[in-house]
Amino acid sequence: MGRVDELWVILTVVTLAAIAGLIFVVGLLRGRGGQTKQLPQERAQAPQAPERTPPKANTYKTSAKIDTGGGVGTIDRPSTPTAPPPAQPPVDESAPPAPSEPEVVEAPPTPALEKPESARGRMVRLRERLSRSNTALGKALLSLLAGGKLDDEAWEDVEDTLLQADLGVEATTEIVDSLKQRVQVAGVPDEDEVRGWLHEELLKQVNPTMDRRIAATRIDGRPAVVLVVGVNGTGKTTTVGKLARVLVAEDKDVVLGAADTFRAAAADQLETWGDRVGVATVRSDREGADPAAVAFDAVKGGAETEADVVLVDTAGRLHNKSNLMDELGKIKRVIEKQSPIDEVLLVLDATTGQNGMRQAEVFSQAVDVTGIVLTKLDGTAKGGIVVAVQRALGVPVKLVGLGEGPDDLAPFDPAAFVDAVLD
Ligand SMILES: Nc1nc2c(ncn2[C@@H]2O[C@H](COP(=O)(O)OP(=O)(O)OP(=O)(O)O)[C@@H](O)[C@H]2O)c(=O)[nH]1
Repeated sequence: MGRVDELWVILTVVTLAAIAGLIFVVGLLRGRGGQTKQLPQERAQAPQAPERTPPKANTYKTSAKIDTGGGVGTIDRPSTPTAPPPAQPPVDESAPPAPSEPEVVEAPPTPALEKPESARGRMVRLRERLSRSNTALGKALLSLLAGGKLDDEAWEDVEDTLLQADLGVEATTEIVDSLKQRVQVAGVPDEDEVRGWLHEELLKQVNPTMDRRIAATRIDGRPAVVLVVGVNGTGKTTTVGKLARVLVAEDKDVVLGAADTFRAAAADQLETWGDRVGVATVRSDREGADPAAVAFDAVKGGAETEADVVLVDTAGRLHNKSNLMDELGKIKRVIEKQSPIDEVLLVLDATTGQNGMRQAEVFSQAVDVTGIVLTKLDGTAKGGIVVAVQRALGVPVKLVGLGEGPDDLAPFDPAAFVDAVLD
């Protein structure tokens, strides 16, 4: 082989070696680059992080807490259902893959705002319940008086019947005396005549001339303030909730104050009543918080939101009379630093009879009661308590509870009440 041929062989070998080395290096680089960069086509085929299921529209109500500035209460305003949240941003592809089973958070179903029944005519609707428990009184009186033989014994029976229905001694004596006079003049009556007399006598005792309106409209550019008091278990919180519904049905703007801080559940209970009809509740989240401070904040919140009326629920679980006086006195004084109190409603359980009467007297010494709410009249034959308590306190029964349903609170109507007793 000549020198030129040898040179060609060497050049060919070197060229081939250089090409092989280049191919090796390119191969290495490509192998690593596949892990750091993706080509568009490769990215399109790569497994995607599962898209998060967008939460459903927030259709349940939330309670936005607005600090009323008073330091204790927050006003829990039920918000109207909010707009759906904005669309999710594009998935960040460099993010680590999401878990394969994305968590789907189900929003609770929307509790639509309820439309409470109008207060007008409620007593007529509920009359049957009153009749069911109280017609015994009417029937007994009718059979005694129209029985034909009105001797002393018969009159004693009339008296006992009235007393058993909790009318009280004074009212009973007045009714019996008046009936005796009528018999003297008209002779022994027939049943229709007796019914007419009894209607007149009972109505007179129930006193239809008393003003039974509830202060629930703005006065001098501020909300009316209603304080609700009574022993625990009488139905106070329930009554505040039901009353809120009565007022909402009358298109009133209502604010609730949960000043029953003794029992944490009482504030929750009240808030639930409010939420159902879109009414805000001022409350403290702390059990045992100062009830006067919560009441103050509720009235302040009502003024700031230009409400028509603020209903303040209080605790009734008090150990003794002076304790009661102190607590209610303080609530009253603290509220009055910013607004007069327009109404103090005393809630009494009609089934407790004389015990209820004693409670009424104690409460009326602590605060100026302006109206009585008699609850559970559906469960007692002692409807006469209406008469007894009005006489004892000199204030009218303004509302009656006739069941556990949300709209089973009715403005007290004397004529409908007497009708129900005698039917
Ligand atoms: N049958 C009947 N039950 C009623 C009536 N009003 C209230 N209740 C029931 O009485 C019970 C007590 O009611 P609450 O409102 O919790 O009583 P409260 O006075 O606020 O009691 P505390 O919060 O413990 O002070 C509940 O089961 C009510 O449903 C009524 O008019 N008729």
